[in-house]
Amino acid sequence: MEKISEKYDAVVIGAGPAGTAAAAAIKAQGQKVALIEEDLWGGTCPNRGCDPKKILYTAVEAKEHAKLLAGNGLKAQIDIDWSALMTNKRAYTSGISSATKKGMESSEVKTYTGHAEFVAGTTVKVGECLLEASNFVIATGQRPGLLDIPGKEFLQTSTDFLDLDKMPHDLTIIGGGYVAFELAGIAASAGAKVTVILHNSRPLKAFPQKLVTELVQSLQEHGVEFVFDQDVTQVEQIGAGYRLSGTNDFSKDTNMVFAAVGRQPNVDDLGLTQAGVEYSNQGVIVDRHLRSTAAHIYAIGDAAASPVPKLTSVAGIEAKYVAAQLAGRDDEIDYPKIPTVVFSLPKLAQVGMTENQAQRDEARYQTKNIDLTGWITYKRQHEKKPLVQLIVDKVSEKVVGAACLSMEADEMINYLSVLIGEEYTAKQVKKMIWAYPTTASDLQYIY
Ligand SMILES: Cc1cc2nc3c(=O)[nH]c(=O)nc-3n(C[C@H](O)[C@H](O)[C@H](O)COP(=O)(O)OP(=O)(O)OC[C@H]3O[C@@H](n4cnc5c(N)ncnc54)[C@H](O)[C@@H]3O)c2cc1C
Ligand SMILES: NC(=O)c1ccc[n+]([C@@H]2O[C@H](COP(=O)([O-])OP(=O)(O)OC[C@H]3O[C@@H](n4cnc5c(N)ncnc54)[C@H](O)[C@@H]3O)[C@@H](O)[C@H]2O)c1
Repeated sequence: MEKISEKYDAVVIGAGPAGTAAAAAIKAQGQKVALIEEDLWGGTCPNRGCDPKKILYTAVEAKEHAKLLAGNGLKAQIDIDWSALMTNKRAYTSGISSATKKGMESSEVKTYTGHAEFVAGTTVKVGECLLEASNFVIATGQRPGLLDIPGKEFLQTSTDFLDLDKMPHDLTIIGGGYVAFELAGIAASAGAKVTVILHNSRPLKAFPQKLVTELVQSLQEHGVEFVFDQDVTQVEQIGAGYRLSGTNDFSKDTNMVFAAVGRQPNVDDLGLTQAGVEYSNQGVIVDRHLRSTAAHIYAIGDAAASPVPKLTSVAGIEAKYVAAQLAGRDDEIDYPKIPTVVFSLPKLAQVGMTENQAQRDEARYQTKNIDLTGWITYKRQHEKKPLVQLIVDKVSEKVVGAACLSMEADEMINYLSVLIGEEYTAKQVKKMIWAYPTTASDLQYIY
């Protein structure tokens, strides 16, 4: 029989980066809080997202640097041992769930394992327990989206890729976003013959066209084949592999197929209607306070339909913001500049105003593309085509947006994020001293 287990000030659903950060912050301000997780504690990012991806990518990055220096002073041939790399990755991920749960418990957050579902506006059911609270935080994240086509059961996802025992000889990725470009780089570097199939001709559409075109070319030089403007309409199992078919008599045989066509919020089996919470296919509908249509129920991280990129850094900011709301603050959320990186070959990064946004007001914003090929930072590494794009506000003369394409793009975008966020002028940047020669010391010449 179900029973009211306890009453809480707040119940947080989902123990990913958003939920764990929210629960810890709510507890730290003296409130009684419960956290519910149905699968791996820690959520997507450390178990099947950013962190395992970055562990695999670290080997890819080392190989790429060595490849560029081969014949330029470096002799050793470096190659990826996928099975050892996977053991290395699992050594990290295998302890995450229990360590995260233990960490929450030692912070005196009450933990529950199981699927959470609202049964009323102030009650959530998990297993045999009914939890009552004054406030709820939905932090249930997203799951990989699949294509609704015959043979969809043969499609694998980023979760499967990040735990592959063996890299197949030939693999195909459907999609053209972050996941497709990151997995393509890792698989190609690990020796697979990779094909990326996209239903349109504009991959990574939030990033500048020029930089994306260069990235596509770079991946092609790494052996990745791109098929644009191609719908895949069926997957069939043929022997140990698969046959993809599509419009215009398209047909391709491959060892494995991965869908990387976006992610879907985990909001459909949460009993949201019973709680008066509205949602769309973007997630829980929230206002500028991250409040849902039921004022005492908030949504944060990937599960919220907030107008920002779905990233771990964003989940953390939203978690701390909601905890502060529960402690009585009532200001609207004010997001800082959000840098983002596609860890491909090379890396593509962006922050602030985008080229697409700047083009809507060309009288005010100037787009500057700077080729860094001859600069010592990149020349010493023999990088093929490092680029930086700056968006300059002609009125204030400040840089308001930036994008970078290079193996240094992840570090560069963080520096640019601070300079843009703090609204530094070119004059101020030129006065700064950075250790030379480093990625940062190029900033005074870029500005
Ligand atoms: C392959 C991949 C690579 C990525 N790389 C990066 C990167 O490099 N940098 C970056 O910033 N972001 C990256 N991301 C995105 C990042 O992982 C997410 O933005 C982040 O995990 C969102 O955190 P979250 O807590 O909102 O959701 P999640 O991490 O998805 O956590 C939600 C949790 O809620 C649980 N849950 C769901 N429903 C229920 C329920 N009803 N009851 C109980 N529990 C429930 C889930 O099991 C899950 O553990 C990547 C994502 C993927 C898939
Ligand atoms: N480095 C990072 O920060 C990182 C890495 C991976 C994932 N993520 C997060 O996860 C999210 C999901 O990544 P994603 O790559 O799955 O999604 P995405 O939204 O970035 O890209 C989806 C791609 O699939 C294409 N697509 C959609 N429907 C299709 C169809 N029917 N056939 C073929 N292509 C189709 C889209 O045109 C788009 O190119 C990202 O938006 C990001 O928030 C972040």
